[in-house]
Amino acid sequence: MQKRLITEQLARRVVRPRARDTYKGSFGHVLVVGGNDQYGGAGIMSAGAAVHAGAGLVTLATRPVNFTPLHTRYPEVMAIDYTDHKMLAELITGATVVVIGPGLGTDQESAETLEFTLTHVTDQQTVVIDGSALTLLAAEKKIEWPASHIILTPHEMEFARLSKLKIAAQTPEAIQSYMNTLPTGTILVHKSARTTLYTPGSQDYWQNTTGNPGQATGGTGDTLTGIIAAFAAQFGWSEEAIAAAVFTHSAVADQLAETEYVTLPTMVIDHVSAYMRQLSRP
Ligand SMILES: NC(=O)C1=CN([C@@H]2O[C@H](COP(=O)(O)OP(=O)(O)OC[C@H]3O[C@@H](n4cnc5c(N)ncnc54)[C@H](OP(=O)(O)O)[C@@H]3O)[C@@H](O)[C@H]2O)[C@@H](O)CC1
Ligand SMILES: Nc1ncnc2c1ncn2[C@@H]1O[C@H](COP(=O)(O)OP(=O)(O)O)[C@@H](O)[C@H]1O
Ligand SMILES: [Mg+2]
Repeated sequence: MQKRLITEQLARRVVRPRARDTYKGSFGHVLVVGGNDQYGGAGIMSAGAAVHAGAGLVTLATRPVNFTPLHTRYPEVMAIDYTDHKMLAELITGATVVVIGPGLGTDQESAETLEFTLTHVTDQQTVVIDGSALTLLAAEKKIEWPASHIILTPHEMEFARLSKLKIAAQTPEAIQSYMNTLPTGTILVHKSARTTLYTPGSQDYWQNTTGNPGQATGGTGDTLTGIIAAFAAQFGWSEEAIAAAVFTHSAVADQLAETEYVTLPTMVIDHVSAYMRQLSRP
């Protein structure tokens, strides 16, 4: 396996200045499905990150208990109850990118929401599968993977559940062998202190060059899903766009780490737009 590095130069190729003749519809609609009664913050951070990273429209499908905190913190985000399947189906149809899993939980209602979402997405859409959705997919054999562009964002334990590879056995070669069993059109973001990206059939993998231990806080991965979704919604689904999102998420944290001991997910959300502006300058 050949290792390639995700650099600022790559991120600059993706994050270009916005064209003048545009409107919110030009930058995609991100739908985040997540945040149960216990993990509302995960859905809120994912949706908040998507807005701040430039998605034109963002909706959070969550439990109603999360509506008020969501709107207090991020009034730009629209909200629906994910148990309302008629509304959920409509929102999925209109979405450019669907994120499923941050804070979704693993009970019966979570599993039903996951199955409903995955059966309603089309092959034109991008689906980011994270957190509880990965844990459910690993456990419930009856849930089928959609024929969409898929981005998987497991941490090492979620990847272990999915691939049956123990954390110590997750070498680039072993991860690639597992990836070769998945459909083309899947990107794996294997999250760790040194996050790496894989695609089926590839001879090489990408390693991120940004990131610091100040990011070891609950919610950092939830925030990453929103940034990845916003990048896919604005810049299109490609390995380069997803790599740029991974780079940007941790580059913002690295800038914050110059003065902060912990780089909280909500701090990263607050600073991501300024960093993207920096990237887009000639
Ligand atoms: N504010 C909110 O609403 C938040 C909501 N959240 C939501 O919670 C849901 C559950 O997600 P989760 O990641 O917290 O739990 P789970 O899937 O059980 O994994 C943890 C287990 O894996 C192990 N482990 C080993 N290596 C690891 C690694 N590199 N990275 C991480 N873990 C590693 C670890 O080992 P240990 O720490 O015990 O040593 C432990 O045994 C999910 O939907 C998520 O979105 C969270 O984001 C937090 C903020
Ligand atoms: N020591 C570290 N150095 C760099 N990045 C880290 C470190 N620890 C965690 N991260 C990053 O934090 C995120 C953790 O993701 P995840 O465990 O899914 O968080 P959560 O589900 O709590 O939001 C990943 O993007 C990972 O790369
Ligand atoms: Mg996570």
